[in-house]
Amino acid sequence: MKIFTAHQIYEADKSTIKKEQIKSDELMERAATQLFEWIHSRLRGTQVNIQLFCGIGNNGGDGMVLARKLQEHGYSIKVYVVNYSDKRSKDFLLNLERLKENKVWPDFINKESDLPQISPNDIVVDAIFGIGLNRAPDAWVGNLIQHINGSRAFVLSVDVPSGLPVDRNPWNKEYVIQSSYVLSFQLPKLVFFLPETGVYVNQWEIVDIGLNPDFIAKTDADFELIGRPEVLPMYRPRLKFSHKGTYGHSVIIGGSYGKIGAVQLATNACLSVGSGLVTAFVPKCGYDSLQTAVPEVMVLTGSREKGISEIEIPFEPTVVGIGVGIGLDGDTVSAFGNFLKKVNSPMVIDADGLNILSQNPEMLTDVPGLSVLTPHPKELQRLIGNWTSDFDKLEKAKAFASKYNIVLVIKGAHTITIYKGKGYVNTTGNPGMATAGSGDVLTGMIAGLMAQGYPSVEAAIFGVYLHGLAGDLGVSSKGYEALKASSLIENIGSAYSELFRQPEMEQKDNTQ
Ligand SMILES: NC(=O)C1=CN([C@@H]2O[C@H](COP(=O)(O)OP(=O)(O)OC[C@H]3O[C@@H](n4cnc5c(N)ncnc54)[C@H](OP(=O)(O)O)[C@@H]3O)[C@@H](O)[C@H]2O)[C@@H](O)CC1
Ligand SMILES: Nc1ncnc2c1ncn2[C@@H]1O[C@H](COP(=O)(O)OP(=O)(O)O)[C@@H](O)[C@H]1O
Ligand SMILES: [K+]
Repeated sequence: MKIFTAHQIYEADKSTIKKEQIKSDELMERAATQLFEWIHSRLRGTQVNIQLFCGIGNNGGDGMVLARKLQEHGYSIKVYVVNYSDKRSKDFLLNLERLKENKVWPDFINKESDLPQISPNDIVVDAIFGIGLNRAPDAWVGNLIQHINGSRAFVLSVDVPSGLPVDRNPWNKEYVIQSSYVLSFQLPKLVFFLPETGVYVNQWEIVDIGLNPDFIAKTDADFELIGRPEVLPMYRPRLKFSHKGTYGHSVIIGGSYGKIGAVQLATNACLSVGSGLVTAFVPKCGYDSLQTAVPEVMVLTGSREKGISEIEIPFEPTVVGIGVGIGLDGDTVSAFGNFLKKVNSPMVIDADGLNILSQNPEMLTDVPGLSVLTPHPKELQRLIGNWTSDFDKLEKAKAFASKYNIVLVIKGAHTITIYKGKGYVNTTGNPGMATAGSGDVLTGMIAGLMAQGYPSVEAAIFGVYLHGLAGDLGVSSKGYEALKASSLIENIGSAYSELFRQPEMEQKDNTQ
């Protein structure tokens, strides 16, 4: 699903109004009716106090329409207009009048007003600011926002949490609604998925308001949200008359004394995702344990006992995964640099492989084109330098990936794969995966997919999705805390099956 900027959403809005020859208030009515139906289908008339806080723009206009519909269906409502500007939108004013015609008179909250009482049992509808926010809210509006956040009431935000701009970080982090649930119109917003701004959104859901599908289809987006519909077409079925050679020969290079497990996890994941053959290249100390732990994997060793000091692969691998557990010993760094000069296969580079590149940036030009680099945030910072915000980070990451013609997988709660100026935002995975070795598993999975012929960028997007899905399945039986990296590998098969499960059994859950 595409992720649009605020500007693109306004354009989609305009094109819909033009194409359908409707008035803007009809689109507002349609949008807010969807909000009402969402609430009504859950509350079914339950008498709970609903407090609606509405701004004076179109987000507030949505709130006005919603208030009218709730009142018409007998709900107990209290409506406030957060009167932060004299520049009220036309459709807000129209719907304020319609509400008054229904004999509902909102309270106007100004700078001088007392803050209203909100009980923890109330439902708050947050329609103060939408995507039109373009500066910090005034202090008194900020105080109201903090008051709502402190109320412990369930807060349902219309379109976006008020105070959260969609294309940048907030001006004031205290002046943002902490949403229990966001009903966002038509398309997801990038801020929901970034570490600094995603914290304001507990759960979110898209409300389809029928914006012009042709416009959405033909407009390029810088970011795309990756769910099952996006990954399914990437899947490459296995062929009846295939053999192990059809699915590539992966080589995983890494390990050092005390860190052979990383190679064990990566090779095992590589096999489990479907690589035809897998060879590990490790120091001698890794030989026995690897041969025992993963008998399907072939093992080559270097000349040293505890670390890698030269890399010789006596065949042309389909793909090379390098870096897990490899360490930063001087001889290892030289071996890594020399290997980069002679390797032709695309690579997956992780962990200390990335740290070697950060410390020796001249090596970056030797990284084969279309290789995949998989940094966690700290490794990314070493690679691209500091950033001032998540938005700045993404710009720098895009420039870095383009400069070296590589795929950059920025790992996190919502891993973002960067390639050719575009970002692909993953939706699977959970905090149970914040555990030692889960990145090693991902390295093996992406390598194993590339071995089978997935183009690098698809291997990264598909691999990240499948890895997260394996984590989600693992959590359902083990819980968050007990999930280990090896449990992810055990669930790769089920994750593949889950991809093809019938949609009617699907449970929509966007818990962050
Ligand atoms: N396109 C769609 O899909 C549909 C969208 N719809 C809805 O419209 C919403 C967007 O509405 P909107 O453009 O009127 O902006 P909104 O967020 O209500 O803000 C109002 C105005 O406040 C101002 N302002 C900004 N920051 C400020 C600040 N800190 N302190 C004080 N004032 C500030 C600024 O005006 P300015 O003062 O800059 O001229 C701004 O214009 C969208 O989120 C969705 O809910 C649906 O109805 C139908 C389909
Ligand atoms: N809170 C989280 N939610 C979803 N996925 C997570 C979370 N924390 C970590 N992960 C995933 O787990 C993996 C961790 O990788 P990494 O930090 O390299 O671990 P390690 O170095 O131990 O192998 C990444 O794929 C990341 O996206
Ligand atoms: K809002």
